[in-house]
Amino acid sequence: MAADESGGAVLDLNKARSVRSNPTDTLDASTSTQDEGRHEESGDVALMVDPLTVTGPGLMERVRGARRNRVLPAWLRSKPELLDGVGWLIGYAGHTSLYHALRLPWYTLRLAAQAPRGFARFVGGTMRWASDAEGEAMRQTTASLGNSAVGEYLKLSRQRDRRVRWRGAVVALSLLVGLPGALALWVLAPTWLLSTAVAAVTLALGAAGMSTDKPVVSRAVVATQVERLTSTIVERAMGALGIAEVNKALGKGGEGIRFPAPITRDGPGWRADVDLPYGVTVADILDRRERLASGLRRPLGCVWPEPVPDEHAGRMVLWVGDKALNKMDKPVWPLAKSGTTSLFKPVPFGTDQRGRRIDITLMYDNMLIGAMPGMGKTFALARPLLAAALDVTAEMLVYELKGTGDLDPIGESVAADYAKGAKDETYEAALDGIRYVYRELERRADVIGSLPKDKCPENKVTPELAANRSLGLHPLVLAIDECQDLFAHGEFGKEAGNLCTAIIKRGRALGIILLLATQRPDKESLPTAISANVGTRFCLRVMGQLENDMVLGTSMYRRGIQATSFTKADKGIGYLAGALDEPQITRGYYIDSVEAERICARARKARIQAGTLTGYAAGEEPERTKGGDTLLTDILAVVPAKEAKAWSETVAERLADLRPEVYDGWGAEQLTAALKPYRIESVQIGRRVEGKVVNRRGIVRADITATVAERDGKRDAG
Ligand SMILES: Nc1ncnc2c1ncn2[C@@H]1O[C@H](COP(=O)(O)OP(=O)(O)OP(=O)(O)O)[C@@H](O)[C@H]1O
Repeated sequence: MAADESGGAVLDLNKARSVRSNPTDTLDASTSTQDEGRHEESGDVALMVDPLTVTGPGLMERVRGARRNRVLPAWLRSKPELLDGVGWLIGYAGHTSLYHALRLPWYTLRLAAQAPRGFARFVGGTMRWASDAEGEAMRQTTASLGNSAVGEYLKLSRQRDRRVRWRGAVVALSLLVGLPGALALWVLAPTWLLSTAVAAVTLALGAAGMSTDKPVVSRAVVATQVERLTSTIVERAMGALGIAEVNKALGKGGEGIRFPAPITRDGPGWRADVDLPYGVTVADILDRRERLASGLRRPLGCVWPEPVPDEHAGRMVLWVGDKALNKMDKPVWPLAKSGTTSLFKPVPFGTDQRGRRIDITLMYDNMLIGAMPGMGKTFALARPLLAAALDVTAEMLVYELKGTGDLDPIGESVAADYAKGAKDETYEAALDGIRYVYRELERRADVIGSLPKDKCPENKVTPELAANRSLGLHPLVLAIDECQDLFAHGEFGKEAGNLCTAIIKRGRALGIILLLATQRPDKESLPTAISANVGTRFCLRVMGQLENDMVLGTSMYRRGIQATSFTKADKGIGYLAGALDEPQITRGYYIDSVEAERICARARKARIQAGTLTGYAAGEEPERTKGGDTLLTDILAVVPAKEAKAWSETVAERLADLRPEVYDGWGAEQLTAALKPYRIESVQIGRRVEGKVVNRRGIVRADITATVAERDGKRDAG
């Protein structure tokens, strides 16, 4: 059947019957008539895309899932913020009081000088009041209107007479009481009362005689005018970004920009929660931070748009500080004057834009710091190192490959091993340190493995195990500043990279903490396996997306975490990832070398008392070959005693099989270079291959055994 010509639908009985027997079809049929265009054709069957009934979380679910606002405001929950606020209030009150106290004589003199004018004003004012002078103008106007306003004039006149009568009486009474009272005071009152009364009257008259354009009391503080952040200002700034979707939303008929929460004060600045128009992400805004700052008419360092964790990509928190972050007072490191640390607990690293403290926990973690030269890498590395110095149990190996001596206070006073300088000697020392830590890794794993389960239920170092000195599971901190110079080194780079990769992968549970700082975080200078396995990352200003993501982690740039947006003046300011749930803009505490020396002297004293000052800082000559035996003993392990000589390439292949994390990618040249420090030379070894003699460089096993024997003080190591 078909629809009739008038357009009325004729019921298809067969279809209707089948619909009755199949409720799903009913739904489809009803929707297709109700909501045309809101379904998708899938062959012949119309598919519903919008449900008929509203589904989703019920009332209880929504209520239970609702986010609760904090009972106490953030500034009341944060002790430093509260102390800061109270301190400011006391300072403000003190300054204002002192300012006015100093000027009090001058204020008094000026008021006294103005007293005659005040007296004249008082007398004039009283006379005008008693004679109802303020109504005079009205009465004049009514009188000028002539007969038409006679009634009105008479009414006003009567009112004036009434007023003058009782006001006159008040004045007369005041004079009658006041003058004899004043006379009595003059004659009878004690001097103090008289002088107080005269002073009070003079000052009151002086105040009455003051001209409004010349106030007697000057201002103790001049508030810097910071424009209040309002939705209009935010919209104005957003409209200036040149983003088509934003302009569409702000234009006529657009949905506008939404603010899911009121704009409030948040620390020393304003906070606006913004729902960006559909399709616009916080990363789009971050790309144009400079334009946003211009639109807000604020310096760039004041404007900090941020994505919101656990929210959609268009939810932005715009924090606009009263002062640029790099111009704010430098906060003092909380441990600068006193205190000790435990590396198992959080240690202070910096503050956020609002001045709230941000801590990092070093144990079970590693740290990577990356930045362009001169932005504050070494300072950033020094903070966790100083915190480690204040934990007397921590053994510290510090290598500063730049050579400026920025880490001297730490290295000289507390480090078990320390070397500095952009030279092969330092790189070699750093590699030795890495080898030592690698061997520690193996030893610690054995110790942990051999402990009874009840002592070590999670198979990792605990504060109790670390405190037991006989186990040797104390925190071990290995720090390398400008680590790119070591990892990219032709001779030592590969081994350093492989060992550090192993350390970073396995060291966390074993109490080993690796701290790396680099100004070239590309994959040639920092093995990707290392950067991929770091937990805490601090990225100061970098030039591009690649460096940003190498330091902070994959796709951070795309998510709007962009350390490229920092300027040259933002020294010590960076994104800290891994300390809180989400990356956070952090301004590191500033600790200069004088302060660092003071802290280290304190740490050294504590270590001497605890008996934990060892190695370099204790004046012991570092044993630079301490890690070398790994290579030699490994060679002995892969070249059996019956094989007197072996080609270097064969040995390298076998070493890579034995310990891929160390020797992967090694060839004959690498092996020869690695054996050089032991003065083991490669020799020409001829072998018959497919009937032909092939000559290649290789090693003589006896050379290795002799070196090992000499080192261990034995006659024969093989
Ligand atoms: N947290 C901070 N607050 C304020 N200023 C800082 C901070 N950290 C570093 N600076 C400033 O930045 C300057 C450079 O710091 P630092 O030497 O750590 O940089 P760097 O990145 O290690 O440099 P390079 O790449 O040359 O080694 C310091 O002299 C200091 O004045």
